[in-house]
Amino acid sequence: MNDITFFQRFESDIVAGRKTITLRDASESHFTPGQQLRVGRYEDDVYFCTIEVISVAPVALDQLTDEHARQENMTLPQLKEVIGEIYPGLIELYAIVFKRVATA
Ligand SMILES: CC(=O)Nc1ccn([C@@H]2O[C@H](CO)[C@@H](O)[C@H]2O)c(=O)n1
Repeated sequence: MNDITFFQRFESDIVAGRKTITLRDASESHFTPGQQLRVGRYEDDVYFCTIEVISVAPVALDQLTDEHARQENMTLPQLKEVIGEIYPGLIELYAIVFKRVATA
């Protein structure tokens, strides 16, 4: 059983440590620092690594910076486009910063 899922297209960036943040809606804002999460792929729920939560903080869409984008391994325009596709119309996001602690 996994605790959080990511779209499969992000798996390689997460495993390589190039993606160290995720922006989620309120339904996934309950994670706490120090918690270790089993990570699966959204499409098939196959486990691919374990991450440790470093921090969880609210951030509005218009407060996103180049630093958030860098932590996503994207540019800021790319990141805003991705968020608009996943969460159409959502303004209030939660930034979950994490580090990978184990690989499948
Ligand atoms: C079911 C569900 O919501 N799954 C999600 C949601 C978000 N994300 C990623 O977080 C960042 C900002 O949203 C981007 O890198 C997104 O691709 C993801 O991989 N999978």
